[in-house]
Amino acid sequence: MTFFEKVAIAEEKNNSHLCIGLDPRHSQMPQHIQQDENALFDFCTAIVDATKDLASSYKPQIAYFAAEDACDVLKSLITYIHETTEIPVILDAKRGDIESTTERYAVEAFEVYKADAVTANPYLGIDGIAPFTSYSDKGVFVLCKTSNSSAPQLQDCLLQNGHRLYEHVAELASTKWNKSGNVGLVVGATVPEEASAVREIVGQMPLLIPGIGAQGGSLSRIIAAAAGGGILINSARAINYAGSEPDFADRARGAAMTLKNEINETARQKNKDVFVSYR
Ligand SMILES: O=c1ccn([C@@H]2O[C@H](COP(=O)(O)O)[C@@H](O)[C@H]2O)c(=O)[nH]1
Repeated sequence: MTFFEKVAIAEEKNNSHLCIGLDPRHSQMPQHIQQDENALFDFCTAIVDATKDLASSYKPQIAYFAAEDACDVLKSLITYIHETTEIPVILDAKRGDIESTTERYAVEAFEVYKADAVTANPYLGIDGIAPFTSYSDKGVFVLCKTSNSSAPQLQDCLLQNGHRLYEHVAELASTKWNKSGNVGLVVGATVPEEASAVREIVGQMPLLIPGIGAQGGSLSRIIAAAAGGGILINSARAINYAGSEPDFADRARGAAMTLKNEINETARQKNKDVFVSYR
């Protein structure tokens, strides 16, 4: 089964377009978990256990594990998600390099960590993308228009062909780079106008959308802009740290449930398709 088929099944089963970010930081965890020998693993798996009927995907960001010298925990966490849920895992690694090195990154993401999808940096061109997309059952989300405030420094640059750089990335990623139909794009919830332009270019291609919650993106505006194709709305901190007491997983569940329902209600009001269409 392909990554997008897995997302479509999870979307339908859980009636959800919510991608739950798993970005554990030891110092931010509830006190009682911080003392735990397996703090990162126990924190993340408690959130997974509490939300596995609410998510259409999980997205661990590799930096949060690497920075705590816990790449083995990331591996165990992805194994745990595969063993206890049918929800696909997007490894947010934002990799990309010359082709021979990207091939190693692809092995890292798909064979070492066993992720179902990865985020990739388009800056090196097809050399930084093709080694990922050659795994045709895996998904590749190419960074297109990111949610951070300095993103325009490069992504909005006007090219000789009259397009912005992020529009050019959207064009390439939806055509030449998408031979196996396994490419999606990362577009920030903080930039609804640009998301609308991207949707125009890429048709129904799935968009991974971070920037809701802690980064302040408007759900209503981004759904209006990005609807008309698959959307995976990501939130990490607002769910991970919804509570700081022993009931933190229940609080995370509450935050995830609220966001999931808000996404569905907003999409219903806009009356537009937001399903990943690779069924
Ligand atoms: O444009 C981008 C691309 C990736 N991210 C990542 O998504 C999450 C967002 O976390 P929140 O806590 O919900 O703000 C995080 O892992 C980022 O590295 C992004 O924010 N924007």
